[in-house]
Amino acid sequence: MKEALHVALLGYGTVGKGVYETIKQHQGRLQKLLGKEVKVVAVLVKNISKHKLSDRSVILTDQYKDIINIQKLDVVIDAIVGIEPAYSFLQQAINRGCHVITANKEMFAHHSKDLHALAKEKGVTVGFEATVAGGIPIIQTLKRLLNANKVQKIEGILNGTSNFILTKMREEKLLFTDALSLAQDLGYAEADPTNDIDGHDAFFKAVILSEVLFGEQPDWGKAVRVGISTIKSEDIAYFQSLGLRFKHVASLQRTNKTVVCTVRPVLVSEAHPLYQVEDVQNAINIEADIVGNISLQGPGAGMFPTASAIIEDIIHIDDKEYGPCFEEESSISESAEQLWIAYGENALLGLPESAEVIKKIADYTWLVKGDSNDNAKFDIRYYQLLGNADSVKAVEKVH
Ligand SMILES: NC(=O)C1=CN([C@@H]2O[C@H](COP(=O)(O)OP(=O)(O)OC[C@H]3O[C@@H](n4cnc5c(N)ncnc54)[C@H](OP(=O)(O)O)[C@@H]3O)[C@@H](O)[C@H]2O)C=CC1
Ligand SMILES: N[C@@H](CC=O)C(=O)O
Repeated sequence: MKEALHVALLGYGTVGKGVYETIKQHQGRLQKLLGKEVKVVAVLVKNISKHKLSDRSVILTDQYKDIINIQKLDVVIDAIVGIEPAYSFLQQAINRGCHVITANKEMFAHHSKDLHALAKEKGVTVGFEATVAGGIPIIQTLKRLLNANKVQKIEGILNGTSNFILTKMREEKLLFTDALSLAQDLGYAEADPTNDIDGHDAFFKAVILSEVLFGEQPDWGKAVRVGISTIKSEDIAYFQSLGLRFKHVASLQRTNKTVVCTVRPVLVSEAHPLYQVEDVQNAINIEADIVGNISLQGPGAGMFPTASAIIEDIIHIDDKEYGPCFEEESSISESAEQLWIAYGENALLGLPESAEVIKKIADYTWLVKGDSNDNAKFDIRYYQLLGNADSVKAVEKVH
């Protein structure tokens, strides 16, 4: 058998532990696939007194120099938190000729271009399947399966914590704070959960998808990013009575000028595929020109789904890199008019001039047609509607 693949793990929290355990438990399968043993040789943590490894031959350290100076090292896996020191650690790893794999979307959304360029120069690869949608193999699918297609639009639930909280608030009537605590206990939430509930995490994932699909990022300053923290329990119950569910949806569309990115809560009717996507599940709908529509759904966060994505990257570590699927100029026009639900006593004040009120649904709720790019005038009381407007129930009495 060939010499083992020597792996160092940065971080031993939810994701790091999941990767460590999965490599141990599925060693036989990995050996068959790679033709060699996958050996974790070292683990980096912040607070060493909190941790103990079952295998005493594995180096446990809080000093990166102990990792980067290991003589035989093939792969460095980043499962730590934040932009720095993760970015510098991976730069050093690539510079010494290691492949790198990351789950750290915040760091990768900021530095993917630099890391890819450096890796190309040094002849190593960068795996980042775990940065988007947890266990769903979305990056592999886009990079390897959709090369012949031009992806026109992508829309999905990309934050497991937000979807989990919205589901628990609706189904079990949990308070926002209790649902968030549960998501933290289950290892779904980020170390700083404001990244989840204010939409940053889903935005970082959308940025990474945009790079893969279009070879460029959306303009961070122009993107719409709204989280779920302002959604009230009463609003969730009210819209449920109209047959609608809140979902936190990220959408990316390449127009002939730019990449339009929105990340925000929307209302979804039963006819739409995202309506049934519940708990920690993520889902992504891809509109491509040859194949048509494809939907992928799966667990969007948690120990083993994320470990699965990282293990997939280990298996493909020697594969050649693929370029963006969509390098040439697009002929797709600006996004079309969309349907919105305007809600609240003064909901109709401040509607864009072009907006057309189609139907009164209830005392303080209207169905409105308009252009989502006129976002300045929309505040959080206007929700985009996904799915069939005819299925929205009209209720007699509101509040
Ligand atoms: N949880 C999930 O479902 C998913 C998480 N991710 C991403 O994976 C990464 C890890 O997430 P998760 O495992 O949940 O986070 P945790 O908070 O559970 O674990 C983070 C680990 O990183 C270590 N760490 C943090 N900062 C440093 C540092 N500066 N130097 C050395 N070690 C450090 C911590 O050490 P110590 O234990 O000593 O504090 C801890 O072991 C994040 O970037 C996250 O965004 C991606 C997909 C899903
Ligand atoms: N906090 C993230 C973890 C996975 O990326 C989420 O909830 O989606």
